[in-house]
Amino acid sequence: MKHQDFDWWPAPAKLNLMLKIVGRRQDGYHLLQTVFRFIDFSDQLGFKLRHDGIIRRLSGNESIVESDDLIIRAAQLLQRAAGCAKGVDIALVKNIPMGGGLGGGSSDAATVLVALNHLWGADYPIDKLVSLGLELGADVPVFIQGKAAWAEGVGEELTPIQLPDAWYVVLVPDCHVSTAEVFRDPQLTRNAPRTTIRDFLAGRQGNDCLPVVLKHYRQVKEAFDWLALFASAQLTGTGGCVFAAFESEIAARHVFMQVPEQFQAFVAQGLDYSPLMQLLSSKQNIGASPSG
Ligand SMILES: C[C@@](CO)(OP(=O)(O)O)[C@H](O)COP(=O)(O)OP(=O)(O)OC[C@H]1O[C@@H](n2ccc(N)nc2=O)[C@H](O)[C@@H]1O
Ligand SMILES: Nc1ncnc2c1ncn2[C@@H]1O[C@H](COP(=O)(O)OP(=O)(O)O)[C@@H](O)[C@H]1O
Repeated sequence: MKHQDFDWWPAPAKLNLMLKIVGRRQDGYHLLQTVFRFIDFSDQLGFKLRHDGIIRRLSGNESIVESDDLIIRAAQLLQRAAGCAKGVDIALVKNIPMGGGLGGGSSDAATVLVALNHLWGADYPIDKLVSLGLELGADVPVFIQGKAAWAEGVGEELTPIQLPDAWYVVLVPDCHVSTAEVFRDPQLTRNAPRTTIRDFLAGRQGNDCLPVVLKHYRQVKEAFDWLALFASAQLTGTGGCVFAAFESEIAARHVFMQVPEQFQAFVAQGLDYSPLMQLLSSKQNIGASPSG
């Protein structure tokens, strides 16, 4: 497998800058109000087209059975929906920790849908890709839309939002938090009063999953308590990653340098526009130019 034989596309991580649980749907899914922001910390997916219709994962995610991998499921879904005769070999460089609330699986799935829509020439409009993506996970639509967003419903009602420049220190506790378990917990707040974008921008933030996650996951509590010594610490999604925002890279790195060895950590810049969409636009512009 040679790196240069593949067409490489990014799958960025996200942070939930706030998360409220404001109700429940008939099917048991929880209704949220949340803010999604991308960060410049990404998985990389390489695509090599096949003419025999076969879809294969060549590398990455060895802990997940290939047929369960959202990457494979996304490619199969698009192939079926679009009646595409082509196949693909997919290589994955996995950087985003799994089950950390950073949305890596959903982002990988979104990148597969967006990239193969382009490479297979299916040319579905974004709205059609978003509805396919929602079949794979509640977080997939925002990664397809590619814009930082205020989200409602289960995360599919998206309003683009502009956020102040920020750098984040993200701590990765050594545990895997199950989204399903957090949402099953009887002590979870399920009827928070609805809030507004304006309240969020005025500083009313927080995450309704935090008390449940801190109670059950000692490693998350330790990370949260450590980060809270330096800044306002927050949980992303259902965790377990915790983060804090800083106005400059220098300020973020100053805290990052002091992170105790027991935690993995990284520094990342907040992005309002996903690198996936930037790449797609540049490919579409090249395709459209007279010399391209
Ligand atoms: C809550 C968020 C915020 O970003 O958490 P993270 O997963 O990113 O931490 C996401 O929307 C999560 O989306 P996603 O990770 O796709 O969740 P899924 O796999 O679809 O859900 C796993 C299980 O959690 C429960 N679930 C999930 C989302 C939701 N809004 N209500 C729920 O009750 C359901 O029981 C579902 O079967
Ligand atoms: N390509 C993939 N990358 C990551 N996780 C995947 C993938 N395909 C399936 N999964 C499953 O999705 C679960 C959630 O993963 P992930 O999206 O990384 O976390 P979170 O939803 O907490 O942000 C994983 O525990 C894993 O079992």
